[in-house]
Amino acid sequence: MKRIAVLPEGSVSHEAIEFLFEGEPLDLKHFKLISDVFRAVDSGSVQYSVIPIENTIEGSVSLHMDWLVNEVDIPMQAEWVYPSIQNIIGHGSEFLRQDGTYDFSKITKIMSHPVAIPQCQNFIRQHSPDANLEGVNSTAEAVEIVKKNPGNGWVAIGTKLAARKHGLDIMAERVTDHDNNYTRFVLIGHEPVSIPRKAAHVKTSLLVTLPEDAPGALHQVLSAFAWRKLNLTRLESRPTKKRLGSYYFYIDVVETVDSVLLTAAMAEIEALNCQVRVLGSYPCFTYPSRS
Ligand SMILES: O=C(O)C(=O)Cc1ccccc1
Repeated sequence: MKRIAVLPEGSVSHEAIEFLFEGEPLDLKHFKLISDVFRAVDSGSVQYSVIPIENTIEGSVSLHMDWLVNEVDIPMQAEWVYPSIQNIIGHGSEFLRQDGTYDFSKITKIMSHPVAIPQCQNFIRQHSPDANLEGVNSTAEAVEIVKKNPGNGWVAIGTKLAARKHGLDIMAERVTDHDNNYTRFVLIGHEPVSIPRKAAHVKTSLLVTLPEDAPGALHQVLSAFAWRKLNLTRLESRPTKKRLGSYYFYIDVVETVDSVLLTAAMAEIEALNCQVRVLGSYPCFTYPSRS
């Protein structure tokens, strides 16, 4: 049975890993902090860890991408996309009107994961513009804190799974600004993983560092992919944190790392005095589109 580290029960990450393995029995080890989820693989206590890395509305989860580069050296072994369906969860009785509807203006605090809150700006602005917003370690933790603190007007943004687990009311469903709100997850670990699904394609994630003060270097790097017709699905700069204005480039290529074309492209880029680090080469799984 696969032993996998993931954020707490009822988190979006928890739902996402269950979806990926389609109900295959898993030995899930839940952690409150994403840093512990990252570290669990290297401690040997699990084979894999579930990491959210990008969201439709918010873009890259920069903190997690930076962790993958700076704090651990654990390859990506799979990527998949899962819908982030967020709900307003709380002690409904605190907000009930006579007619049985909820008075969301009575909400004093909205808690959730820092990536989840910005996904629900329209609801917050329209219904609870004066509520305090508080980021916590996961959507599931937010639901647990609200459960333990009745009578304050607090609500959480989280999953129905978390609401059921903690016996709270789902006061408003699907409150994300856009209905097609998805999160990209990666499974990190030191060994390839077998997944009971048909992969949509393969991908190789690279971290490219340009030589200092080399005008046109980025253009040359991109040319190494372009003229080989290698399809790039991501090009993102992130600070190296060494000095202001110093960046890494995350590049995702729809190709296996050992292919002739990608091997040649990486050799060409290294010949330009760039550093190329492979963050992983792995199968990618999509979420079945609602027909
Ligand atoms: O906090 C959670 O439930 C997570 O799994 C992190 C997260 C938060 C928001 C969208 C996707 C993943």
